[in-house]
Amino acid sequence: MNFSLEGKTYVVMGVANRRSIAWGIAQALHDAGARLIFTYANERFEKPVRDLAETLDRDDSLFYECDVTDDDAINTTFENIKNDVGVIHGLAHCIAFANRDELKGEFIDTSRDGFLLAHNISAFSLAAVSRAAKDVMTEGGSIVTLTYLGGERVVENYNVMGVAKASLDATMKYGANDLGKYGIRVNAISAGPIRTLSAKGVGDFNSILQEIADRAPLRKPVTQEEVGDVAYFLMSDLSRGMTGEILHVDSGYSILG
Ligand SMILES: CCCCCCc1ccc(Oc2ccc(Oc3cccc(O)n3)cc2)c(O)c1
Repeated sequence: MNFSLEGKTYVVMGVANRRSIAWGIAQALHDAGARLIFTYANERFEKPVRDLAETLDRDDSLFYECDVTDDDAINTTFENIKNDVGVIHGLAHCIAFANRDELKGEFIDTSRDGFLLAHNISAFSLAAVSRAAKDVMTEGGSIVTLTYLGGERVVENYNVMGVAKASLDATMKYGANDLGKYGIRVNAISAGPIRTLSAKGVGDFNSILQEIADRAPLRKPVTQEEVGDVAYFLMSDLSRGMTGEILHVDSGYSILG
């Protein structure tokens, strides 16, 4: 069995800059031979994404805007992708958002709007893009989303994003149940803390990095490349027997009490 991704096309949603986990995933899939399609939230992200893709050693990438809070935008994006490439073999969903002022202090102070916004972007969007992508994954495929330990148990300051990640995890599992009969697998990578643009929005990030260095079994934070390699595994036939799973790529931190 061949575990190369040559001749396969994957959508990567959520590259913001070179520190993005999504960029680590894109590089790993590219290095395995995949053709990449990048989507970005709005025109502010188009240039950074195109500039990053230009550093790859093949220039076969495609680019589409996609605001995941807009169902028409999602449908248009995936119709355009279907028209342009015909078939895709997987999708990396690396999208989340919550109001910065609700990622610190007490969770019970979360506003109704802030709660709904976090769930809209960080959880429902997986269901919405999976439904649209299904019609382009006519040869089966693999969907991977990014989650975090704070959705499984309380991590101080993670607050409403933790509740949204709990919803994302269940969304992944229910999606796995629906899509398995179409040959589409759905899994999540629970990544340890990495210093990304998004991480800047979470209160007291530095102390959790120190905690990882002190206590995680591997005594070091994970990197975008390490997450990218597991995404490659989940996109490849090596993981053909797995769906509905959460793989922790976190230096072992999640096994601690
Ligand atoms: C206290 C927990 C420390 C470890 C947090 C690890 C982590 C880092 C980044 C994560 O991704 C996001 C994505 C969006 C997000 O919302 C943001 C980010 C920046 C600005 C803003 O207004 N909202 C917060 C975290 C994430 O889900 C998890």
